[in-house]
Amino acid sequence: MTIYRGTVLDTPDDPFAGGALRADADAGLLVRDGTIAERGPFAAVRAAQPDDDVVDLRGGLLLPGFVDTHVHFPQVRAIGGLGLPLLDWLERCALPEEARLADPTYASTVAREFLSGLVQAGTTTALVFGSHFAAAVDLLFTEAQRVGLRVTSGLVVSDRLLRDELLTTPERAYDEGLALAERWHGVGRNRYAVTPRFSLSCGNDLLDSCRSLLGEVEGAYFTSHINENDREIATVAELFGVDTYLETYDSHGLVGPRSVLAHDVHPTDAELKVMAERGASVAHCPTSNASLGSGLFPLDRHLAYDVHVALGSDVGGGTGFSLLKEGLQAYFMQRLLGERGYPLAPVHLLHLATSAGARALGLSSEVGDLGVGKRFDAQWLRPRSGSTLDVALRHAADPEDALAKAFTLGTTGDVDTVWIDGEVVAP
Ligand SMILES: O=c1[nH]c(=O)c2nc[nH]c2[nH]1
Ligand SMILES: [Zn+2]
Repeated sequence: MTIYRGTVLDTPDDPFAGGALRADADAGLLVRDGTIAERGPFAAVRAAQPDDDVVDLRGGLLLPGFVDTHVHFPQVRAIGGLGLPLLDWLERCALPEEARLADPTYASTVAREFLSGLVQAGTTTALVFGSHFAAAVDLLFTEAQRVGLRVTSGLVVSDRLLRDELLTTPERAYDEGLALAERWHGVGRNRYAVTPRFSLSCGNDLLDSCRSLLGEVEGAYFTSHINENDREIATVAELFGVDTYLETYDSHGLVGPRSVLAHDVHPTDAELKVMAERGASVAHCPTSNASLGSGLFPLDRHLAYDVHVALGSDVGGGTGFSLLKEGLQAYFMQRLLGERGYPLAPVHLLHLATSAGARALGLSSEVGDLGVGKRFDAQWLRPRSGSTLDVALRHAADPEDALAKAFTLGTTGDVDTVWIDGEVVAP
C-alpha cells in the first residue's frame, strides 16, 4: 500500500446542486490495489500505516484525472485550423486528415500521438470519437490498452455528403462495429461507443443500423454531434424534414442515459426537455465553439431543464487537450453571455472537468473524485519553480483561489505525474 501526501481538491458533490469544493491541505490518501482505501489528514493516515511507502506530493495540487467527454482521435494534426466555420473547417482541415488514417501505419502513429496528448494533459478517461476506418479504431483500442487510459470509442460512420473514402453502408457499419465491439467492449478499460458522425452525414437507414448495433452490444455508449452551427442545423432540418435536430437521433432510439451529444450550442426548449427525460448528457466544448465561431453555450438553459453537462476538448476543432483551458474558456463564454451567462466558479470548472464527465460516462462509482472507494486516477499539478502559476499558488488565499489560479494559468506543462488505478501512466 502507498500513501500519497499533498493538497487534494475534488468535487464529490455537484456544485450546480449546492455542493462545495472538498479541499484537504496536507492530506493522506492510502491506496491499496489501485483503490483509495483511506483519506484523511496525512498525520492520521500515516500513524495508522507507519510502514507503508509515502509519495510526497506537497507543493502544487493533487486533482482527480480529467474526464474528456468529446475528443477526436484522427484530428491531433488538424489542431490549429483557425478562421473557418464548422462545415468549411471539416472540408478543408479535418476530413483530409481523417482520410489519411486509411493507412494503418499512419493511424498507428496518430494513435500514439493522440493518447500521449491526453495523458500529458492530465486526462485519464475519455469518450473518443474514433476513425471512419475500422483498422484505425482497432489500433486506437490497442494503444489505449497499452497506455492504460479509460477509453470509450467506436467506428465513426457516415453514408453521405462527406468525401467518398469516409463513407460506408448501413450493413458494413453494423458488421464492422459489431466486430470491433466484440473484440474490445469491456476488455481492460476499453468500452464501445456507437458513433454516427452527425445527422448531416447519416441517412435514416444508417441511423437504424446504429440503433441495431446499440441494442446488440450490452452497455455500449452512443455519441454524436448536435446543434453546433446554424448552417449545419438548417441543412439537417431540410434533409430530414424535422423540426428539431434531436428528433433525427431520438426517432431511431439513440437517445438515452448512455448517450453523449457534443456541442448543443443552439438547442430548442423542446430538445432540452427530451434530453432531460431521456437522461442524456451534453459535452460542452468551449474552445471549439469559440474557434469555429459556433456560438455561446446556453449553460443556464441546460441547467434549467436539468440536462447533464460535462466538458470536452473537441480536438481538433478545439485548441488542445487541456481541460484546464476548456474550463477557463467555459468561464469566459458564460461571462460573454452577460445576464444569460451562468456565473461559473472554480468549483464548477473542476466538476465539469472531472466528476461531471465521470457521470456522463456512467463511471461515477469508480472515478471522478478522490474519495474512499474510488480508483486512484489522479494528476499532480506541479508548476515549475518560479513560474507565474507557482507564485500564484504559493500566494493563494484559499483552496478556491488556488483552483482559480490553476484554471487561469495552468497548462499541460504543469501536469507532473498522472496515475490510473494507482499506476503511473507514461505519456
Ligand atoms: O466540431 C466538430 N468536429 C467534427 O469533427 C465534426 N463532425 C461533425 N460535426 C463536427 N463538429
Ligand atoms: Zn466533435
